[in-house]
Amino acid sequence: MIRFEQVGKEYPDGTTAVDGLSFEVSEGELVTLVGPSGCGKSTTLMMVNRLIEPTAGRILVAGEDVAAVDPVRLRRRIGYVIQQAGLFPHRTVLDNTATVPALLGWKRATARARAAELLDLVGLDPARYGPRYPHQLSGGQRQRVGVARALAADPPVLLMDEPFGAVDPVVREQLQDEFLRMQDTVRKTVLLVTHDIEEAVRLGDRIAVFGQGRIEQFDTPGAVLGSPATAYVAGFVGADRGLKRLSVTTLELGDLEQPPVVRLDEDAATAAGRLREADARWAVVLDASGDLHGWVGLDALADGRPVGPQAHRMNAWVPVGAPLKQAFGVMLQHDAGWVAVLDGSRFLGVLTPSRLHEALRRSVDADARGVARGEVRLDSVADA
Ligand SMILES: Nc1ncnc2c1ncn2[C@@H]1O[C@H](COP(=O)(O)OP(=O)(O)OP(=O)(O)O)[C@@H](O)[C@H]1O
Repeated sequence: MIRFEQVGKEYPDGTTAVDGLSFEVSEGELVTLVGPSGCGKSTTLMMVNRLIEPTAGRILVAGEDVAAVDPVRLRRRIGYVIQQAGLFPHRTVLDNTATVPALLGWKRATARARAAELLDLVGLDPARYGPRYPHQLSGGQRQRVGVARALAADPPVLLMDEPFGAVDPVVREQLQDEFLRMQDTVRKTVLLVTHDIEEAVRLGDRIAVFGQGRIEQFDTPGAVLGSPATAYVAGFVGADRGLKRLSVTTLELGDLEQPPVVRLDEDAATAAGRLREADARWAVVLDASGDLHGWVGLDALADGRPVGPQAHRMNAWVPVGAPLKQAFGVMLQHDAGWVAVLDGSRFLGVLTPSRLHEALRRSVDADARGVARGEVRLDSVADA
């Protein structure tokens, strides 16, 4: 969808901002460009919509060399979001959002209806916020309007330059989550510039790690964190890349352990028998409707009473498909040696610290073998 072919940019004063850049972004893919200040990320982005002209190579969008497209027409097909949102101060939020449709000659009512729809999509009630002016919004709300405005004419491509950079960390994370949810629906082809590796990892389907004017590594977040291509990348992603990897690796069925399961209303002898058979010291306890209740130890069942009074309540659980980081967080929060993994309310198994470690290893191995995330089970890794 977006293709860079040997693109270079040398500014008139002789600064080489970008040199011999070649990479491709697929349709519907979100690629983050990350790197330290001054490494050429913004220059790269702005060459796509011709705010900056390359001095070497070419850039294709949907197969068309952008140099051959009229810049104004080009920019109407490419959404652009910048830090601080860049809204027109003297126009209402609704009119700001309707800017591009209006430029495209849409009927005023249609453009405004579309703008209202987009404000809704980014979580702003159009009736409440539409009539306001930008200075009457919080920083986070302004960023949302910036995103809504960029999406208003439904452009296939979205360029975002530090779109969440101007807000505090809490709002930032919230905006990132909302953006990811929205991207799930709209599936734009997105190039997003950030200097924050956490953000790059969180948002990107793939990440381009920039050194001075060139890409040092272009790969999935898991691969960049799991096997940095160069010492520079390893340094940039940080010594805690193992920890960061927890947030990009999701739980799979094959990661789970299957301890014995007993029912709350079961008698102790049957339950204890099941534990002994499995050579287990404890079992997961489910209630009469099969929902997670907690756990019970083998010792507590020794006096032959029903499971119920002996069982401990424990509400440590995560949904299947959750990131390992979430599972680890719940484990720590409950000071527990395991967390239950549920599909809806159905109990699937438990994740233990050693299985968590194995899951991390699995994902490192999978990325090293070039397998996409989410396609590998523990058993297939053991076979490999
Ligand atoms: N108009 C210009 N004239 C000369 N040099 C420039 C110009 N614009 C940018 N540069 C230089 O080009 C290099 C790349 O700049 P660019 O803005 O692309 O970096 P960046 O990675 O986006 O940085 P930041 O994260 O700080 O925004 C820098 O060394 C910068 O000083």
